[in-house]
Amino acid sequence: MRQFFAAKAEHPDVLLFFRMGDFYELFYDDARKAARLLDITLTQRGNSAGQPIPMAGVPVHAYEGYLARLVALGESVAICEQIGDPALAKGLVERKVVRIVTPGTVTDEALLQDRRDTLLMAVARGKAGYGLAWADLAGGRFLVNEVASDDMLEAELARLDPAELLMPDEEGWPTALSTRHGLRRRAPWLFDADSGRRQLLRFFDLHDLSGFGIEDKALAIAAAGALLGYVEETQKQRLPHLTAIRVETSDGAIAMNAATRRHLELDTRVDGDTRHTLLGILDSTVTPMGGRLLRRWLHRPLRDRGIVSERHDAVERLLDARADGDVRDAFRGLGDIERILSRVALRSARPRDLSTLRDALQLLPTARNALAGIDSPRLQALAAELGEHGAQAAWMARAIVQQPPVLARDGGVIAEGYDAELDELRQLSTNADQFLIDLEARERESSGIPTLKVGYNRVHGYFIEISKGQADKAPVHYTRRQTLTGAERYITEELKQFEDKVLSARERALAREKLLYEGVLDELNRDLEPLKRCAAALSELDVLACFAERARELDWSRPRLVADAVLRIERGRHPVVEAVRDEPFEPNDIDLHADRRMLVITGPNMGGKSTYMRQNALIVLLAHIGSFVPAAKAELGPIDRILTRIGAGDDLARGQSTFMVEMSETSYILHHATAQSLVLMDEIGRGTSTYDGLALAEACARHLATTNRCYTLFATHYFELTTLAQSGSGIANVHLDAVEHGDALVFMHAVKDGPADRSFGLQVAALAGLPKSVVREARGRLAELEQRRDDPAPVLTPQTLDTPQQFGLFTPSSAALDALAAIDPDELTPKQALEALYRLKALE
Ligand SMILES: Nc1ncnc2c1ncn2[C@@H]1O[C@H](COP(=O)(O)OP(=O)(O)OP(=O)(O)O)[C@@H](O)[C@H]1O
Repeated sequence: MRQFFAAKAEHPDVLLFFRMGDFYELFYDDARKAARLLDITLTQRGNSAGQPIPMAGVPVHAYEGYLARLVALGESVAICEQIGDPALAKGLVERKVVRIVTPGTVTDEALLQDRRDTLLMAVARGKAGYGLAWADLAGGRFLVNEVASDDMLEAELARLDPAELLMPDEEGWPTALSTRHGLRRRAPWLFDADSGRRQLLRFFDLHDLSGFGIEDKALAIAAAGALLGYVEETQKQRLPHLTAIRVETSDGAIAMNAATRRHLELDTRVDGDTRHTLLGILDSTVTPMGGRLLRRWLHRPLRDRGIVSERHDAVERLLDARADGDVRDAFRGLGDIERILSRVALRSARPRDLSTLRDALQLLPTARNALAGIDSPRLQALAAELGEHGAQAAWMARAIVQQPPVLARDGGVIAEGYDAELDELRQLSTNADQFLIDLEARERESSGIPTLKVGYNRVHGYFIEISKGQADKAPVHYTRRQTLTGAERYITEELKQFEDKVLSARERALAREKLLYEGVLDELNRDLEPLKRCAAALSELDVLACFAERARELDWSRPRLVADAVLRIERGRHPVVEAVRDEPFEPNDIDLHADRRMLVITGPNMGGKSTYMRQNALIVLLAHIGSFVPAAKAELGPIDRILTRIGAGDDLARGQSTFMVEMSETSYILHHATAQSLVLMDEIGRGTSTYDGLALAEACARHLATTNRCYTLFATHYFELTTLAQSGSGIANVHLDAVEHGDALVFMHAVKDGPADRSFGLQVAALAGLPKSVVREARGRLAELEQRRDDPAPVLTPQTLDTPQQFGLFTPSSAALDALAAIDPDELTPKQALEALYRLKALE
């Protein structure tokens, strides 16, 4: 317990896995917490100050699964190991914390999701905004950025979604940050720019930071320093695979805030589903590293049209040459080279990592052949980046057995013929079998006992076994080793010598193998940079081939990026709705330009307004990551942001009501949209009373059209807004339609010019199964309301807007009108109809 308390005192904030033989034990509060989180038994052990000590444990052979669950829950774990051999230790075996596993620093394959980056991030704060640094230790990436506002900070957090976030332990942080999962507050002085700079110089062994282009970014440096400090503290080892810092600025990308990412359902839907999302449809990459790169691209569409066009070119050429299939076939057995190389650098690579790497290097010529002769600068650059690793592949093929075991511990990883000494030691233990057969035959003959056997067990080693009945015939030079119920076991001098030789040969072979294994890692580490570049090129090729495959499979076309301010899409489709629907998807056009910047979209519920708006945003997004798009033709001018305001529930975590969320998102859009922004507004104003909502919706629409002058798609149920479209305003009406076929309602899903003429709200409600009586009553009310509206048409003037009255919803109606409303002509017989007429007449 003294050892435990000492280790715990050094790691008070994390769970301590304290190694005791075949278990990692947890004590006191750690035990209670682990028992709760892992659903394992809470027991007791011994006493401390008269009280039993709470304890819980996990078996060492299965600890990775438990660790993975804790890490996924945002917990960190310090692993305290027994140092040295308990058999040799005098008294207590020494124990030491050898590493701290934290959610953002894990690199073990079992603790990572293979198609999602696991990031550790640090945030520093200053007068000019925030500095951000994030590292992907499993992939060997280290990046920084500086942002000026809380909004931008939140957007970056939504984009990167770090598993662990380090921030100074101070007051006054935006709630989006301080309520995050995996948050770790650290002493504020750890986020100091000067010591950060010193830390970076020491870590990268440099004299100045100008090579990284971050010399003038004090906040980014402060964050990066804090991050490195934490990594060194927890990993307790060198990190040779972090070789540089890259700056990833916000203005290089099309900005999307957290709400936009959520609304567009890029990789997760509100209900948590990930399959029916843009990424779910788009990701046909064959390697996990390609999948991760694609997810990164999807969250960071680029504004640099040069890079994006090069990607479009590459996809087009792959399609023309029908080479994507070959590339993808070649990549199928590739594995996750990027993460394997990180484990090589961290010296935690397992035997199967090495065999996968070897096989990947052997595949490179096939990949290069598939790309040969394709006229695309990007593809050729990537082919060159793959590099020449033939000699390495051949050398690894000699070094590693074809199918190595999972763990290096028991040997059998290094191939025969690679090292003469190892071969000789192995020979000794293999020849042992023949020696034992010979020995058994000899001893049977000399002793005259035909049932005599030679055997081995782990505790007693080699022995000669004679059954009880024959034991008195045992020769005198046999020394008794063990007595069993039916037999006696002996050892002889010859057998003892043999045992020493064989066992020591085994041990020496294992030790030799360990040394050779380390040598293999050394050798690979010498060449790490080119290998990492090769892995990066493989990932990108995988994504480009995926774009080509998707384009062919889903009939997508190459978008044209143009310099004019236009957004012109012909026969565009929503990729996810199209994939999910059984019936054909109705393609729709859009044409926005300087004189037509806003579409007011009206039409029935379920008509397809949201689908239409989102499909246009998704097409713009896809085009800017380098993908083809679900449209016959797309011509897109420069875009700087995609901003959306689409219905969502309350944000209870932040204590905001539905309407409050709606208004803060709208406010963000009005403050940020520029003439190059694409804005989607879905039914704003519906979260409050009719007139307030209408007034707000109209004012926002006007602001967007005249002040922001952005490309706006504005879906609304307020028909009043259709009057905004006048010549010269830059606003146009489009609508979606439905037609009634008896009781059925058929949605056309086609976008047409002009405003809708009715909304079909009641028909949709009936379709949704609202009780007939309710629909009937609503129909009556509607007729009444429409009549009132038709009489003195409500004009949108400040005076009428201030009137609390809402379309006479609360004005009393006559008894005759009530009775009329209750009548459903379709359900009356002619006789009942006549009776109803008399009743009505009587009420007059
Ligand atoms: N172009 C289309 N082709 C085929 N089906 C479509 C199309 N657009 C939409 N749909 C189908 O119609 C359904 C409703 O569409 P959507 O949610 O866009 O309607 P909406 O007009 O926004 O409705 P509400 O006003 O109630 O929000 C979609 O889930 C989809 O199945």
